[in-house]
Amino acid sequence: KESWAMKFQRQHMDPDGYPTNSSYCNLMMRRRNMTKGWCKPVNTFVHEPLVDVQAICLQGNITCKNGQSNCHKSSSSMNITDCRLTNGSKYPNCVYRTSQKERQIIVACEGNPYVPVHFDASV
Ligand SMILES: Nc1ncnc2c1ncn2[C@@H]1O[C@H](C(=O)NS(=O)(=O)C[C@H]2[C@@H](O)[C@H](n3ccc(=O)[nH]c3=O)O[C@@H]2CO)[C@@H](O)[C@H]1O
Repeated sequence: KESWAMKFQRQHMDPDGYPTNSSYCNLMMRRRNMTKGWCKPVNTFVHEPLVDVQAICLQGNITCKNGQSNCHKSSSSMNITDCRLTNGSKYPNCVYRTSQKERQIIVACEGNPYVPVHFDASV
């Protein structure tokens, strides 16, 4: 069974990757298994070293979108790519818009070791 930590890495980590063209999201959403059964509407990939994203859990606690208080915001902005499903998409044909951004990210952390398990938002 895939752990939450491994699921976070599968869904959100691409340290060596970079959106060289507009098909980055179309490729990566399939490659990372987020277009099976449904087209995941929104997904962010982080182009930073895993250790830097894991270090976010050491930042101060903030409130998550779901009201839990185990979220943490990165101290600096990070290289991310937002993938957003286009309106014309019809499963199983998942078509995404690729947007490359520099944002602070907010993740939820859990467990021992206390690591990212959920991507909450970018700001
Ligand atoms: N505090 C917590 N602590 C621990 N766990 C927590 C906590 N909260 C949720 N989980 C769990 O995480 C799991 C999960 O998949 N949550 S999810 O909201 O659907 C993820 C969002 C995110 O993947 C994506 N998104 C969204 C915005 C953006 O900029 N970039 C971007 O990528 O869209 C998704 C939907 O918004 C679920 O099992 C839930 O129980």
